[in-house]
Amino acid sequence: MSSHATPTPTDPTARKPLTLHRLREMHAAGEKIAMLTCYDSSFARLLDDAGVDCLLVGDSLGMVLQGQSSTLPVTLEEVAYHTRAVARGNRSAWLIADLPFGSYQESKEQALRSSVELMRAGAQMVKLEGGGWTAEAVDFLVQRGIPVCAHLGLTPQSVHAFGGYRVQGRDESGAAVLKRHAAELADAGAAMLVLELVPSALAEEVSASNPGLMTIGIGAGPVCAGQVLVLHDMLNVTRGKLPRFVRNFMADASSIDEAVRAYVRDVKNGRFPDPQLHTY
Ligand SMILES: Nc1nc(=O)c2c([nH]1)NC[C@@H]1CN(c3ccc(C(=O)N[C@@H](CCC(=O)O)C(=O)O)cc3)CN21
Ligand SMILES: CC(C)C(=O)C(=O)O
Ligand SMILES: [Mg+2]
Repeated sequence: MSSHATPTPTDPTARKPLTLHRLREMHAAGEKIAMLTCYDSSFARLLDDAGVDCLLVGDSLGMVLQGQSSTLPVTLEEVAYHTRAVARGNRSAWLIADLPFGSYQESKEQALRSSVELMRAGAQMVKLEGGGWTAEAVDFLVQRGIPVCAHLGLTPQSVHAFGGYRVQGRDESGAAVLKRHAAELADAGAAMLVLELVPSALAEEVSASNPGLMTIGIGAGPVCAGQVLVLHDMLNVTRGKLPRFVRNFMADASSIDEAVRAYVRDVKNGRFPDPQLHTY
């Protein structure tokens, strides 16, 4: 090739990098947010090209990549390592990283130190699990310029306290507590909230009561601002029994790319999740 080759023209169809501002505009306009977990550079590029809005470097990597039986053994260094890899492959998706077990529970200062590691690795937002007790750390991070995603319902880092991966907020008092926690986290400045394994009606109520908070459901019904699944689950890579809220998008696809595009399409047009199949 000549040394005077014209520079590659910028692809006019290429997506502009998503920002928190843009995600809020999408949410305000009623466009659903499609999120998937992602742990490496190759999948980051594939998911980004397929139109996935948000990539989550989840601590589920302990289970799907490392073969652990819970997310508890995952370290901050491990999440940072995978975040660096995903950041290199990603061009335009919004990049979120999980604060793993033990990296934020001690104090708001510890939460900041751990978040700084993940932001340095390329995250644009950090996610932490838990109710009202996390509001202080959420406020501390948000004040310091770190966007935060909260996570309520089944919070897997508390699996031993819950006694299993069970639906949360089924009874009236549990639902009331979850609603209060969501309001406290919204008030502390959380921009997003993952709702995991909660009854659809409860997720719908939380979404309606906190219009500024982007609720992302996983086993929480269709009436959320967006949806998330573990990548290996929706690609039918995970062995063993899957939670009911998972759809195998490879079943009707002839490639991984096609399966991911079908996921984005079905989240956007409201066909996933199906209230008959994937909800509680
Ligand atoms: N691969 C993978 N996918 C996930 O979605 C996931 C992880 N790992 N690791 C962390 C947590 C654990 N999760 C789980 C695990 C099991 C169920 C499960 O078996 N749920 C039952 C219903 C339980 C009930 O009715 O109370 C189900 O059939 O969905 C749900 C979520 C979700 N997260
Ligand atoms: C499933 C999502 C919400 C998560 O926290 C993870 O993958 O770790
Ligand atoms: Mg997680």
